[in-house]
Amino acid sequence: MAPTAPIDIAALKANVPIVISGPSGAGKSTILKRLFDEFPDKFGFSVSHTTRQPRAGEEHGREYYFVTKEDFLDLVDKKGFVEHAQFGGNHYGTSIKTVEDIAEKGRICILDIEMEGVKQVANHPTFPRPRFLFLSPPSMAVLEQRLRSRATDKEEAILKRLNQAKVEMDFANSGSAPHDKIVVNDDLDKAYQEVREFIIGKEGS
Ligand SMILES: Nc1ncnc2c1ncn2[C@@H]1O[C@H](COP(=O)(O)OP(=O)(O)OP(=O)(O)O)[C@@H](O)[C@H]1O
Repeated sequence: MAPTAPIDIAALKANVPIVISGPSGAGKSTILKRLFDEFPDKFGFSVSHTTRQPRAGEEHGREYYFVTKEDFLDLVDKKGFVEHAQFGGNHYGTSIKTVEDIAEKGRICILDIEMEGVKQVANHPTFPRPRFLFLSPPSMAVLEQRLRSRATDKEEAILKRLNQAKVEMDFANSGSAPHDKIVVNDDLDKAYQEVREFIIGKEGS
């Protein structure tokens, strides 16, 4: 059994990370971009590890840490991930170290992760509990409309995202989800203010 990596609990308690989740198209990237633009020095976005090959223009340590399957599984063995999963034959995960490094710099780490990852973080045996925020679309109909007008996906991908959205929404409303706050992204300015207040309090306003 590989030794477990130590965790800097003090840093993670001084700067409690934020886990943001919500269906694809709920507006997470839009709201986070605004937040990072408004507070350029306050946050850090956790860079994930992956075993997939880098695409053109992607940089190690920027989009992802590109690692071998062997190194990835070694880190799994050392309990070095807050959450990890396999999609389309590749492994993806958020390492404890990336989250910790951000907290040690005095910044709040933001983790944008999907439902299964949220469950893993919430049930992690050693990682201190972060704060959980769920961003919800006003309705499935509005979500569908936004995914369509974003025009980044083919029909099949949109239908897949909508099916998964239903699962995520059911989980968020089930009572067994760890979310500390649910923000409904109807009016963008209003949703942004709610997210901002959840994350940094009333400071700066
Ligand atoms: N309140 C809003 N009103 C209208 N349109 C919105 C609102 N919030 C976001 N949008 C639009 O909805 C689309 C989806 O938003 P965005 O890409 O931020 O979602 P996401 O949750 O980050 O999705 P993914 O998980 O797929 O990255 C975008 O085209 C965005 O401009």
